[in-house]
Amino acid sequence: MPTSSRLRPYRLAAIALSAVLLVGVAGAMLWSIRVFTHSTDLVKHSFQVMNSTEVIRSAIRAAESNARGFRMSGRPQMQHEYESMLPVIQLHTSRLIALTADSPTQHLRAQTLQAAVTSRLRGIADMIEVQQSQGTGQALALSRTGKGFEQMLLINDITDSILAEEQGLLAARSAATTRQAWMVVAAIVIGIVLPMLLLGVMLSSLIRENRRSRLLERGALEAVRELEESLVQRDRLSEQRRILGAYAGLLQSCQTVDEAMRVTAQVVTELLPGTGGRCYVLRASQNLAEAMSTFGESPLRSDDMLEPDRCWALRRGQPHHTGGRHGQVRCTHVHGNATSAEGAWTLCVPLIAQGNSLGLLHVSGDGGSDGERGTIAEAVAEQLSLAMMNLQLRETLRVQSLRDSLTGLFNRRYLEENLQRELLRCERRGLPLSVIMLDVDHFKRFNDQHGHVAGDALLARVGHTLQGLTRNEDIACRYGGEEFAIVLPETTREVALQRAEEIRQAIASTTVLHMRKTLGPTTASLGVATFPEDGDSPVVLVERADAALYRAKAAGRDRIIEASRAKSGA
Ligand SMILES: Nc1nc2c(ncn2[C@@H]2O[C@H](COP(=O)(O)OP(=O)(O)OP(=O)(O)O)[C@@H](O)[C@H]2O)c(=O)[nH]1
Repeated sequence: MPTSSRLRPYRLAAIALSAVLLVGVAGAMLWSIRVFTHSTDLVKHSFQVMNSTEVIRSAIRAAESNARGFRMSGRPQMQHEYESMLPVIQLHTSRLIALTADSPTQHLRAQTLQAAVTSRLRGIADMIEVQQSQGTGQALALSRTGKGFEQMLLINDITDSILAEEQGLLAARSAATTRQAWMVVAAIVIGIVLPMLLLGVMLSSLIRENRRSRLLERGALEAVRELEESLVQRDRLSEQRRILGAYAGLLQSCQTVDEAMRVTAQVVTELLPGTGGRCYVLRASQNLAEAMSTFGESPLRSDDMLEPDRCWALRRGQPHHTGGRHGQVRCTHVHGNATSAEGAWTLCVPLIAQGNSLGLLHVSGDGGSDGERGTIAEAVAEQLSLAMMNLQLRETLRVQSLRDSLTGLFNRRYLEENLQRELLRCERRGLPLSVIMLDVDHFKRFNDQHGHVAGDALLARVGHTLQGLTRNEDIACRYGGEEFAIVLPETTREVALQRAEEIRQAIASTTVLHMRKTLGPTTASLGVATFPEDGDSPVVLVERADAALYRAKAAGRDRIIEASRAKSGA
């Protein structure tokens, strides 16, 4: 517990004690003033007593001396001076009696002195009267009696006694006054220093407490600010969780990867405002990733198509972050001019589910990147990967339900569903698409000669051949009976004709081992139609290719006819 807190209970007592001491000091000072005033009065009183005594003694001596001078010289001046002493003696004798009223001893001495002085003055007056009436000789005789001398000795003794007594009193009073003065000084010093010390301790305690209060206040403000920040962060996190939850729900309802990508673009824009990027899907061949959706705005741009080798995230199978503390080793599919790229950050998160690379989420933006964005992007990528995996599994199941069990190729329903999608995709990108229709020649005769089972084996062999000669992105299907169709996205007429020729030649050299007998080879006729020149809808393209196929049959079979002009492939 801090010292200031320990002192708090004693603070009131210290203030009360200080107040008492200060009151005491004030009282002591008043008392000392009174004491000094009283002492001064006493000292003054002693001096007045001593002064009056001295005056009486001097005046009586002067009166004596002048009277004697008058007796011897007869000079009126001396008589006059003698007479001038009389009122002085009278005045001071009366004053001395009054002054000594407080001291019986001195009072008695004063009265005795008054009597002696009066007696002496009467003697002097008698002598002057004799001088004036009977002459100097009689006056001299009167003075020679020695009575006057004795009276003067008595007066001297009395005045000495009075003076000695007063000096003793004065010394005692001075000593008492000095003692009292020291006591007052000590009381004042103690009375001032102690409250000052107490007040100093309290002041220091108050200063410490004030400082501690300020620290506590600052700490409280800091705690409030942190609380507010954590509340804002909590709100932001709960909002992000809400969006991610809603996103998961939306992904579950997505029908296609395309749709999932569009939903992802919207969600990332909401979760990571001020950023931009793209969602890529890796082709089944794993050799090319294609941007399926674009979101936000960014100073950087990522290519529409990219080989996995150009992205560190796809290469390493883990998120790749650039900018700030993450370094500046960017993937080569990311571009930006020198100014805009400066200070920008990028984040590539591979879309991986159950060990399979499915695509890529690329995000970039201006300024510093924080861990929160990375976490959000990775959470989105994780959900998207799972959704893509589910969609692809669903697609696989769907595709399997759309496979022809005899040949392993897609069935006609699958072709009808996917030709439309592929056609739209190529149309969107301004790319061509070709359709090849193929029919085994004289299959009825083959069936008749070798049996239906052998016919099945031949159809399975043709299916296998077609699977071997088509790409992953092509759609090879059994259109019906012994008729087949192959959709070649992003393929021109010329390339499609080359592929058709390869197929024709492969079938022409294909034999079937059945019942230990090698059957065949057989031949096939093919018709080729290409978007956009031969038509812009699935129905028209298939019809044109089919029409070309029948023209090939009519032209003698084992050949290829393109939709717009007749051409022998044999
Ligand atoms: N073994 C077998 N035969 C089938 C199957 N589906 C259809 N066929 C037969 O295929 C034959 C088709 O004969 P056509 O339509 O006359 O044609 P083609 O004999 O090949 O003559 P061209 O097409 O004019 O060269 C029919 O006999 C059908 O019974 C099948 O799944 N297995």
